Amino acid sequence: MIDFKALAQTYGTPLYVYDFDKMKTQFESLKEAFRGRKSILAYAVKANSNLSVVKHFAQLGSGADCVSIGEVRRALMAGVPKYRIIFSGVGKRDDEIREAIESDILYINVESEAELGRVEMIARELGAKARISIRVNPNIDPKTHPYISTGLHDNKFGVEIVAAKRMYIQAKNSDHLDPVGIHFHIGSQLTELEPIYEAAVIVADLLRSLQAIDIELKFFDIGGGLGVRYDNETTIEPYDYAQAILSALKGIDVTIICEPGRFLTANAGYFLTKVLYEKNNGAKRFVMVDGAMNDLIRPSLYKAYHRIEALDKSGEESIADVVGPVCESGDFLAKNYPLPPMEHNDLLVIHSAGAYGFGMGSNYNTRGRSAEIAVEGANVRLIRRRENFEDVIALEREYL
Ligand SMILES: Cc1ncc(COP(=O)(O)O)c(C=O)c1O
Ligand SMILES: N[C@@H](CCCC[NH3+])C(=O)O
Repeated sequence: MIDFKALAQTYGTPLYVYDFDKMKTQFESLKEAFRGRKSILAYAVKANSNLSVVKHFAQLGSGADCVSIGEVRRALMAGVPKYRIIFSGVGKRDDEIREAIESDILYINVESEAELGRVEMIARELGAKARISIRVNPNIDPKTHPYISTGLHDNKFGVEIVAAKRMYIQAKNSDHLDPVGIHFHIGSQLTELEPIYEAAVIVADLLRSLQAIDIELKFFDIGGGLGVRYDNETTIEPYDYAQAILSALKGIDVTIICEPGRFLTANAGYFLTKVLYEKNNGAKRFVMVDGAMNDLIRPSLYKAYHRIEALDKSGEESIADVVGPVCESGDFLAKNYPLPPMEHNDLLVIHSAGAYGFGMGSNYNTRGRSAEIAVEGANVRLIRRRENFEDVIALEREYL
């Protein structure tokens, strides 16, 4: 049990707390599901990119799925071996492509025909042969929030099957491209297996048709997306997930790459915030807290639900909006949430905040970002100190 009260006292609030043991359990449960098959789990760094978190997964044998050269650098710094690093992302700059090729990572995941052309040109300039995979958009509805759907033709990600095939042929015939993988990722917070299976079947069929023209790929990259329980969602069991992929891949010998983000970190993270005041305008009860949308934007952006625990509080519950100090009506951590009467300095624990929490934070309203803490067994470590005013303005130049 994590002593949230003691952590809040020692490190102040708002505060992110990560349970490293829980992250490990999640990692191992997914690894176990693919046991006996050649596979790489490549942690999706964007979910929680703190160097200590990435290092924790690296030490468990994880690779890294990165979507900027900054994330590639983070992964390398955290000790992820270069041969387990993948660089995806729908719009890569030339300098990012160049650095990725020079860093000799596992492969660049190409997301358009135009981008394939840039990768080839830059590899030629470098006198290199760039390892690539192609992100296929299978046009499958992942049945998740529209902002985090990525596998429909309405979404900007990947290329359609016909284009992908053309691109593989171009790559195969190039002296500067080495096609080694195929990739799909249809969305995040997936709670139904069927769309993943359907996408895997489509992409596996493409793989077979490539084999038929002598294009042999080593890696079948199934992206991330496994959903977690924020409230009472049904979730996909790792074993069923692995079996679905394996059945789509029947008869094909490839290394499976999986890029989980949320599954590994969401429920291992907590956001601690203190009550500032209560306010009731007759029509509505508001609980004002010191954490805000600049710390945790998911409720504002997706109307996402996060369970809230009022620590050591009892008394009759009534409905309240939990709101932050930011000057936006959209600044809330919860709407119409049942809470007991709250007083100044009472502590709220916002659950499931370990993925897309701190990383989506900002300095809006000149608010320094929270500190981050890692808990591992009895060991507690500060893994990012709280930002102060000087940090927030550090890069600005004086206006003369
Ligand atoms: C290519 C790719 N891989 C992996 C992920 C990780 O997703 P999730 O956190 O849902 O597992 C994402 C984000 O959706 C992604 O775009
Ligand atoms: N930021 C989203 C997930 C995005 C996944 C990345 N493609 C969330 O908080 O749920």
